[in-house]
Amino acid sequence: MAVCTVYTAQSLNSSCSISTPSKSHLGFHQKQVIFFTKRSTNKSRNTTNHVITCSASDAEKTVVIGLAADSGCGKSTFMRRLTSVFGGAAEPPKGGNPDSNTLISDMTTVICLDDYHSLDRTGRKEKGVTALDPRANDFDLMYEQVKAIKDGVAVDKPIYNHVSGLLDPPEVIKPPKILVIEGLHPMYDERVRDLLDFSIYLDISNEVKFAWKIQRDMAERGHSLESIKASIEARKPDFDAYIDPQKQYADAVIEVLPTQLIPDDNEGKVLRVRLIMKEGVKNFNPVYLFDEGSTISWIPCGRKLTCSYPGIKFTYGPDTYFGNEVSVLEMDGQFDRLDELIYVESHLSNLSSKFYGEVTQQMLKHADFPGSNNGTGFFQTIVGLKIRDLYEQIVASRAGAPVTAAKA
Ligand SMILES: Nc1ncnc2c1ncn2[C@@H]1O[C@H](COP(=O)(O)OP(=O)(O)OP(=O)(O)O)[C@@H](O)[C@H]1O
Ligand SMILES: O=C(CO)[C@H](O)[C@H](O)COP(=O)(O)O
Repeated sequence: MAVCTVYTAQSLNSSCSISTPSKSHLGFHQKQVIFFTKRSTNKSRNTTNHVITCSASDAEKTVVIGLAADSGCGKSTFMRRLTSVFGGAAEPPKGGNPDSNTLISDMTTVICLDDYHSLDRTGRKEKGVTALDPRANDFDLMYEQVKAIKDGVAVDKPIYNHVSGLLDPPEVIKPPKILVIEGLHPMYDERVRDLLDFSIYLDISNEVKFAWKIQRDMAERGHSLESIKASIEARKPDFDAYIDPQKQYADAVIEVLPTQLIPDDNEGKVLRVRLIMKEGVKNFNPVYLFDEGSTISWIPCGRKLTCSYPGIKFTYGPDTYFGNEVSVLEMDGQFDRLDELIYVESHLSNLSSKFYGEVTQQMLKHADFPGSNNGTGFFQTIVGLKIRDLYEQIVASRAGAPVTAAKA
């Protein structure tokens, strides 16, 4: 049974306990507190201002998903694919800060963990730390607020403003059905990690990251090649120390590497993408190709799939990853015609699609998103379907579960 901590104090019921508040900075949102307090009425009354700890119903608990990656590695693109699987467009909070990093749709709220930077741009410069350094981030607040949301309590979350480099006044985040926490450190702090119902790491190899960053930062942000190189180099030690190790905790990793189909390729346009899926994760059954647990190599090009040079190759099989048993589905190469993807989709199982061809339909719908012609978009879409399935399984199991006794 979940426990939430509420900062106010006019009413208590028998499933609540009371203590003196020690952390009044945690930013629980007052309106939600009042709402919550009303719901948890009213067997006895208490008039002093203390922390009230109440039991929230498991059925109402928000499902929390973590998405980790370095900056510029496709998190936003992945989020757009994910929210589309749930059927709604994601938008910034209405009438709020125009520089908010939050995206809200009917089912999901995506918060960016950059909002938990404890040092603004100037502060980091003065202290000589990067944003990747844990000392530039407030993990206590991140933990308390993600936990509160998971327990059904709205919070006043800070905003890191990427335009000004400053910390802006907070915005209210109400508990959604699904909360996605995306950013540099969703799996860094053990307490936050333990709140996640599912975690994903986007592992973009240095060569590919460099190509994407150049494409975006030169074309869209007017940065010079030298400054992009310098920024990647400056971040690398902290990336290796604090961001990259999180992949060992991920339930699914999307690894993006240069192709092996073109000898000595240095263009970085054709990609080899691996979907690494942990075995034994609750509510998550890895996708497989042809025969679960076998080792398969498949070149689908021919009569049913148009492939220009260098073609497409799929592999699938069991493996180990940081000591964990995993299944790995790999795609090297790119699609010429997205509508023919149905041929590949029909040979995959455990996709958690709701109808035949749903993956292909999603890919066609977002054909203009980066990565739609290769394994990045394909596997992001599949992970989106798996998250929807995980959510539905959690909700179904809660609905069928006996009501647990309240914990004081
Ligand atoms: N699958 C992909 N294939 C090719 N390019 C991609 C892919 N995903 C992302 N990119 C490139 O990387 C850029 C950054 O993508 P996106 O905005 O999704 O990343 P991000 O992790 O959210 O970045 P940031 O954290 O800096 O906001 C895109 O503009 C695009 O140029
Ligand atoms: O790694 C990052 C995550 O997005 C950013 O660099 C970090 O948030 C700092 O932002 P800015 O460069 O806008 O000050």
